[in-house]
Amino acid sequence: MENIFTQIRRDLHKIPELGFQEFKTQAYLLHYLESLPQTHLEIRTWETGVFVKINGLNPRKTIGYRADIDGLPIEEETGVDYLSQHEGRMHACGHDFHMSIALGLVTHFVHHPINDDLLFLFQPAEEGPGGAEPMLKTDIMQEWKPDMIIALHIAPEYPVGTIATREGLLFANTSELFIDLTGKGGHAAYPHKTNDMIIAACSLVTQLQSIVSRNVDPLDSAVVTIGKITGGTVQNVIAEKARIEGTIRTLSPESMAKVKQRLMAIVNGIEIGYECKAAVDFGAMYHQVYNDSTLTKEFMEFADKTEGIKVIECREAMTGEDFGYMLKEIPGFMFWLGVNSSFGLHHSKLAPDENAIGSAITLLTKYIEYKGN
Ligand SMILES: CC(=O)N[C@@H](CCC[C@H](N)C(=O)O)C(=O)O
Repeated sequence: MENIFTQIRRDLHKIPELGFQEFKTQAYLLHYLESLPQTHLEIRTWETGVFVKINGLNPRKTIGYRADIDGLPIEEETGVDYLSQHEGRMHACGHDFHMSIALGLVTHFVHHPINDDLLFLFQPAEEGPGGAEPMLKTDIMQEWKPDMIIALHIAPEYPVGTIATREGLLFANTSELFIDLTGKGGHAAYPHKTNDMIIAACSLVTQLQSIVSRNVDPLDSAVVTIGKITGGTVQNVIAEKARIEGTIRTLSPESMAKVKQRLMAIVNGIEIGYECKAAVDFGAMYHQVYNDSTLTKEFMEFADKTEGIKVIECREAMTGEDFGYMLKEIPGFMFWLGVNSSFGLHHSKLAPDENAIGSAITLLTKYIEYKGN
């Protein structure tokens, strides 16, 4: 059984697609799901996502399980023989693992239904712009709304067999960040007749670094990362435009508000100092991932008693996850699944150990049977 899901992971690894463009991925998932016995199964699509309900034998509640399905705009450099076939796209955040584990669970439970109903969500666009919140608002979700919900994320830093999570806050609040600067371009030899947006962008990026170090409470962590700068046209033309793209992470909503307020003040200073216009767009925001205490504690205790599993109570992480929106409405939890890769998440050489797939399917099958029978 495990080998099937390793093969499925490899198939999905070859076809990474960006948020809300997961057409081949959705077709692959549907093709597989339609090949299963349909007696207990109901399948519905939403955008590029899929809802799968497995009707229980004597349902009292519904247990939800969410897997995200999108890839990242990264050129893969792993050298594996099932390399991404999509140029500049890679499953560098493990969503191929997340999907294959979810399919492993669906496969088990269509053959061995439990008393309670199960709802699996194959959710688009976790990396952006965010599929969880709109998926939650669909009529399908309102009709099939689970009473509890579970999700996992691969963790390259832990060995296979490790489960890491915590009660309460697990992942940060996030906000994307896009700033467009417009000045006056011109000849490289006449800087005094221009307003150079390369200089303005460099100064802005440097000044943004003072927000975390000087404006945020050091005991309430925050991150401001600029991942991309673009600007200019050619080496001997002073740039009229520059664009900065990044992300803000904070452990508290209060710090998010503070970071944004300070950022706007710094941007206003750049407009004055560099005689330019700045347009700020905060893009998609994700609600923090906050684990239900009772369910998380119970799962950690259950996992700890499972052969081959080691449970770690981890610290909060500054990663973001739109699963936070689901946990805001439905009690549940998210956990890290050890996959032992020397290259981390969002790295072009991320190489998770596929033994984690079978290990996760076995643990979650037992846990869902325990909760739903
Ligand atoms: C688990 C993980 O890596 N999630 C992403 C979520 C990205 C949210 C959004 N696009 C942003 O950049 O703020 C992460 O980068 O943490």
